[in-house]
Amino acid sequence: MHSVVRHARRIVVKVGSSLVTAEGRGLDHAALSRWAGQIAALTAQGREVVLVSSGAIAEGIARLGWKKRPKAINELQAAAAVGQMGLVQAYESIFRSHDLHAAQVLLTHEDLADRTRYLNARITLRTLLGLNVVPIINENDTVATDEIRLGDNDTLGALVTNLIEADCLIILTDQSGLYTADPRKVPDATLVMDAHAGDPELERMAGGAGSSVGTGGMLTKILAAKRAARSGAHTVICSGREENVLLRLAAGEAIGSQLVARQAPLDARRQWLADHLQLRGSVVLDDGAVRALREDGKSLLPVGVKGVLGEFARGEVVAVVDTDGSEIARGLVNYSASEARRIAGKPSSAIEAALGYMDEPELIHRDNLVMLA
Ligand SMILES: Nc1ncnc2c1ncn2[C@@H]1O[C@H](COP(=O)(O)OP(=O)(O)O)[C@@H](O)[C@H]1O
Ligand SMILES: N[C@@H](CCC(=O)OP(=O)(O)O)C(=O)O
Repeated sequence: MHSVVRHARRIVVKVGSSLVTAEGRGLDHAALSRWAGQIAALTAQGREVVLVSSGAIAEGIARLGWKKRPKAINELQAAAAVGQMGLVQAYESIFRSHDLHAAQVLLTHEDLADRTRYLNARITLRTLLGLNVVPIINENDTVATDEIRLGDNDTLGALVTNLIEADCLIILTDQSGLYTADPRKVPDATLVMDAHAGDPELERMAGGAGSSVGTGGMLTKILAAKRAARSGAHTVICSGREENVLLRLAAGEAIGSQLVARQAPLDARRQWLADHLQLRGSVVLDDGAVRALREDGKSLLPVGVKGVLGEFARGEVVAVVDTDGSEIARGLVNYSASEARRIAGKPSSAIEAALGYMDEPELIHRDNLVMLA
């Protein structure tokens, strides 16, 4: 089997905290040089590469001389602000030695949830790539409160992959890939060499958070692969310590775990809807409405809504759930939560009498709806 990276023109590479900082002992400059050197070679082959690099917090902790990772958010944010300096300084000087410019891009969930900012981020990244600059992306940890946090850079890597419609996402970590169980705990676990991104069996194999400095563990990588597959991107999870790993993958060698995308890519607007991590509310459908959406591709009418949860305004993204509470779709609502409560279960012809006006007959129009299950 050839590597899914072989024909990739646009690639997102994510390196985790455990690798960048050699388990918390400060930045591993030699390792950074090796990856950056390979990225420079990939750009010389005419490929576009975006680097999502973790390590700000771990490097900040090392620079501040702290013995262990603090629990307080403000201390973690302070550490990130200190460590991010070291991270970009290191990459900037290494890329410069390869005659390449690097650019720092710090994002939060809120930036990607807002359609205008999302489109701005996309155009900026595309412009940077067009200028042969290597964007280096991290979460904007110093401003991110719980509500706007992405949480981990595996998720950020997948969101960026979808944002720029990359062909593949390469997640470099401290293990050789996904094993059938956590190799730290189950020594005879075996490497999964190829699988279908989104296969629920993979989620079972990946336990909780892994190393002491990383945040996500393997589960967030598997979910990232599932997310990236929605835009048609394949994911490789492999060891960042493997010699020339990026170049060998690009030459077609299958290394680590290849998680292949099999579904047809969502269009860009539905992709953006699907990539929202936090939603303000949800609407609960009766079984007939679930069937109308799923099987007949219909818009969501108020008549099929049994309940409205949370508070949201017109134009916000809400979850569409079945009676078991499983999210089957999500979309942009035409009515606020309080309006939706007043028209739930009613035919569209009764909207005007209930609200005093009618904007649209649908609660969520089909064009603003993405099916998830
Ligand atoms: N099924 C699995 N296969 C491989 N690693 C796993 C698995 N389940 C849990 N892990 C753990 O996930 C860790 C990698 O996650 P993490 O420390 O967050 O890395 P990173 O900093 O690269 O994001 C591994 O060191 C490993 O202990
Ligand atoms: N933004 C954080 C990264 C957090 C993170 O997701 O780390 P990891 O699980 O190692 O990819 C930092 O730079 O420290």
